[in-house]
Amino acid sequence: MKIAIAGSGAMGSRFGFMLHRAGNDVILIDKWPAHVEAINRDGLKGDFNGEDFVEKIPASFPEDVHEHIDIVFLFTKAMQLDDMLQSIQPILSQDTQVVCLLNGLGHEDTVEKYVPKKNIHMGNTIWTAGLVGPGHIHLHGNGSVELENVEPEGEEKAKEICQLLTDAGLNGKYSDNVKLAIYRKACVNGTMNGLCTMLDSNMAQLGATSTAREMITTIVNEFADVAEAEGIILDRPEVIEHCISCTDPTTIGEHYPSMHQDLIQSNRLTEIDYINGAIARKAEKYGLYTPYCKFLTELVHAREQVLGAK
Ligand SMILES: NC(=O)C1=CN([C@@H]2O[C@H](COP(=O)(O)OP(=O)(O)OC[C@H]3O[C@@H](n4cnc5c(N)ncnc54)[C@H](OP(=O)(O)O)[C@@H]3O)[C@@H](O)[C@H]2O)C=CC1
Ligand SMILES: CC(C)(CO)C(=O)C(=O)O
Repeated sequence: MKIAIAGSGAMGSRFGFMLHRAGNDVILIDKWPAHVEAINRDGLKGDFNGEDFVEKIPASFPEDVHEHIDIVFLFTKAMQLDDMLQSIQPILSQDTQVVCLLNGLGHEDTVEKYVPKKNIHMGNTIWTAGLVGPGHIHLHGNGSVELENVEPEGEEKAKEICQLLTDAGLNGKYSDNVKLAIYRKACVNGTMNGLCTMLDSNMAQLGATSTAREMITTIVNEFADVAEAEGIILDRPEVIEHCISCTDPTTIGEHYPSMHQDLIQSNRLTEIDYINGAIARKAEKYGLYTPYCKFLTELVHAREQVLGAK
């Protein structure tokens, strides 16, 4: 079985590394020349829960892949997804299974433009990863993946993919309500990512502020209002506590969310339009009021401009 990771930054490299280490035939696809060249020259380097590793995995630009691919894991940033899907069109055959685990909302619509619905699996993950430099990643902590087929006929394949992930130590879990799971994870990103980026803090530092609970509660309620307009009912108190639990310094509180890594640490544009921005846009459509999400989106964009992010 041939597995491709389309978008092999921090998370794509984590998945590629763990799947390859478990004995799978994996190729890392990316458009960043220095990264692809470093991986092919020196191997994918990193530290995995404190232990250094070098994994010899092939890396390639999308246009240089010509093999038949059985499963593609999409791991671009949200704003790169459409472009990556266009670039990998030649390697998507009638039976290539495509798994989308990006943070944020609305990616199904993008994937459906390029992949038959029967081959699409949507999900999310609480694994984390950091990119230290070209060909070099930092992997710490534990996580899992939840996913579900978009069409009923994809269920068997979705379960096979979960098993593949579990066999590689990535803890794949089949979900029978992935839309709810995606919204629940979007609440974590909608609270942690934008707020930590604006505060220049990690999640534990955010959690230690006197206004954290109120801000998190208001944002989760805005997400839940929009989800409800789409027929998805979030258990609001449970989701609020779940978001607050991310700030625990004894678990993942020391993590700087990927949006902080992008803007503050790497001066790159953020995924805010696919998280709080998506909620603000949907709210307008449904006649709802989501001022915290709208304001946070505007603030993050303003910060991108002040910093001249690219
Ligand atoms: N990092 C994390 O801990 C987590 C991330 N996620 C989600 O996973 C998805 C992927 O995120 P993540 O792996 O963090 O993204 P990264 O920023 O590490 O990588 C995404 C892409 O960005 C480009 N890129 C990154 N750094 C550079 C650079 N210095 N120079 C040039 N190009 C660069 C590459 O794309 P290109 O081919 O265009 O060059 C790369 O494939 C996102 O939706 C994210 O929200 C979810 C959970 C946790
Ligand atoms: C780890 C977590 C949940 C923090 O918000 C994340 O998804 C990210 O860093 O983007």
